[in-house]
Amino acid sequence: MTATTIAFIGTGNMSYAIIGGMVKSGFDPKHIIATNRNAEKLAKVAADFGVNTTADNLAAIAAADVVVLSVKPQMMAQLCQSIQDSGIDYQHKLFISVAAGLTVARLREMLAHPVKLVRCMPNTPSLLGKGVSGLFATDINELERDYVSQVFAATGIVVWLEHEAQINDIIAVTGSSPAYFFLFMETIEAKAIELGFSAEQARQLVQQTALGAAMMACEQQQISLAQLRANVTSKGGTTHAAIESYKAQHLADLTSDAMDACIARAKELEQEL
Ligand SMILES: NC(=O)C1=CN([C@@H]2O[C@H](COP(=O)(O)OP(=O)(O)OC[C@H]3O[C@@H](n4cnc5c(N)ncnc54)[C@H](OP(=O)(O)O)[C@@H]3O)[C@@H](O)[C@H]2O)C=CC1
Ligand SMILES: O=C(O)[C@@H]1CCC=N1
Repeated sequence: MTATTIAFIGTGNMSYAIIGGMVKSGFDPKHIIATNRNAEKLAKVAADFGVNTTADNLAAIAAADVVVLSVKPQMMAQLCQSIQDSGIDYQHKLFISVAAGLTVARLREMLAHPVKLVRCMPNTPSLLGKGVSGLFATDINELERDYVSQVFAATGIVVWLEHEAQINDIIAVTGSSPAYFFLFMETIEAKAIELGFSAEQARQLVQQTALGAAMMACEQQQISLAQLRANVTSKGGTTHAAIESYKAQHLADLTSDAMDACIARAKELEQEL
């Protein structure tokens, strides 16, 4: 698709998903380098997607035009210090950080240079091309913006954000939220097992229902989510009883509080790191 070489530094859950999305959508694995300190994880990403792998971050960065910083936020200072100390001429490379809670200003401080930097908040469904990536950058040119858009469009929907603070909001809405859906699915699965379905049946029943509901929402966008819910809810029927139980237990408030907690933690990380 493009001859730009991109290196993913710290290829764990998130970068594995992005790389998977890229390769499945046609990016040439020869132009992708994945690093990790864990040999097993590297072997898996090489076997699954045919990308180049190395345990040597600095060699990968030296060989790349674009560097995706993908370690946990708490590991970032150490990684950036090693880049600073390396003697690599990295000042003109394009950096992309997927870390929560690290601002452009803080990352530039860590790298000790005003490097070109994009903040990205992806999510793990990127692996299937069903991801959402919130992107923010201040000073990249059109070609760089197009390249970054292409990379993340290969993994799903791309939303360029106007303000950096919106990165924290999109973490709550899309970055972390696959976990909310999984938690909800887990609770239905557990109850199904309690009701006597086998573990295998329970998993199948819940995943198929979640998939069906998500596909109905995607394919009938002219119908509001509230209407799709109403279509399941017969007057005086069983769903109504379930929904009223959720309402009585303030599901909307619980969700709003959880999302506020997510945003608050992102802001806290900005102060801590
Ligand atoms: N997971 C998600 O859904 C999302 C994550 N993010 C962001 O993505 C980043 C990564 O998260 P995630 O993928 O979940 O984390 P992981 O821990 O799965 O991935 C990071 C990987 O980097 C390795 N690593 C750590 N330090 C180094 C180093 N110096 N050199 C080479 N490899 C290193 C870790 O090794 P080891 O296994 O030994 O620890 C780990 O395998 C975070 O900053 C997070 O905020 C953003 C959006 C969504
Ligand atoms: O939990 C986290 O901090 C990261 C960011 C969004 C999803 N996972």
